[in-house]
Amino acid sequence: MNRTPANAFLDIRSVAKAFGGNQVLEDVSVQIAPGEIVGLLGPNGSGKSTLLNVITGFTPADAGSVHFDGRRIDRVAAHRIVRTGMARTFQLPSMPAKMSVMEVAMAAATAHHGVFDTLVGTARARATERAARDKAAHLLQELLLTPVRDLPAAAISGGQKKLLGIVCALMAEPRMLLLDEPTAGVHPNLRRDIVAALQRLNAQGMTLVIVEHDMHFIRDVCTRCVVLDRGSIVASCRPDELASNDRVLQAYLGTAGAKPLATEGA
Ligand SMILES: Nc1ncnc2c1ncn2[C@@H]1O[C@H](COP(=O)(O)OP(=O)(O)OP(=O)(O)O)[C@@H](O)[C@H]1O
Repeated sequence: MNRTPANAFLDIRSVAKAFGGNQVLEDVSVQIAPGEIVGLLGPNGSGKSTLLNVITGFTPADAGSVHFDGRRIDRVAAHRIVRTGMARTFQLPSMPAKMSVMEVAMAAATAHHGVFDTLVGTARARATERAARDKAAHLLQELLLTPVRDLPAAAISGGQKKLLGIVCALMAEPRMLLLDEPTAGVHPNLRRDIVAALQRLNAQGMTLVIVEHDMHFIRDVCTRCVVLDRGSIVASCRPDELASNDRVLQAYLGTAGAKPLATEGA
């Protein structure tokens, strides 16, 4: 069954993208309502990260449009899109070698003072820095990174880097957060913490779009799933409807009704 919300917060209309002769996205339309947690699924190479890149301004679409909170954003630069209230994380976050976890989080703050304030060390500069430090400390605590806050960011574990990526995205105080494989390669204990953190954020009103392969995670977290196959949307349904959706089975297994999808990611 296809489910499309009437009140779109994020509205992706007929987006297409090719790299050379490789048509990676074709006529992709997705609407996401405020407060949803949407899982973006699909086999490897089906175009999920490319769609995330198009939405967040990192990759220009060849055709179609993207609207966020009533405003067209597909021609807006990535750093400006963040200011409209949308932030993202990356599949493989890379961290600067010489900055601590705390410094990386603080550097992601979007409120900055001018060069004069910085050079002279004005009260305004000090207040902005204090606010960024307080916000970073709070988010590091929420995402369980307080014990490593003074370590070099490049030295923390892969799972902790994913959490730090979420902290950095949250420093911009987004209303919508897009996450690219937040639990890939993450230990099950940490995975539980990520699930809890995302559910807390959603309870506070944040809309989430999550690219993920782990079906347990999808079932635990998502309110709806959108499935891509070879660059086209083939399903929009609840997580518990995935296993009986022929288009989804076809996408993952190459054949309908062969094997329950519930075994994916087990
Ligand atoms: N910058 C690029 N230049 C050329 N081809 C690209 C580029 N980015 C992505 N592609 C191609 O687009 C296709 C879709 O890639 P994409 O990363 O969007 O898939 P995905 O669904 O996120 O895959 P995965 O689950 O493996 O991460 C792949 O064939 C990939 O090689």
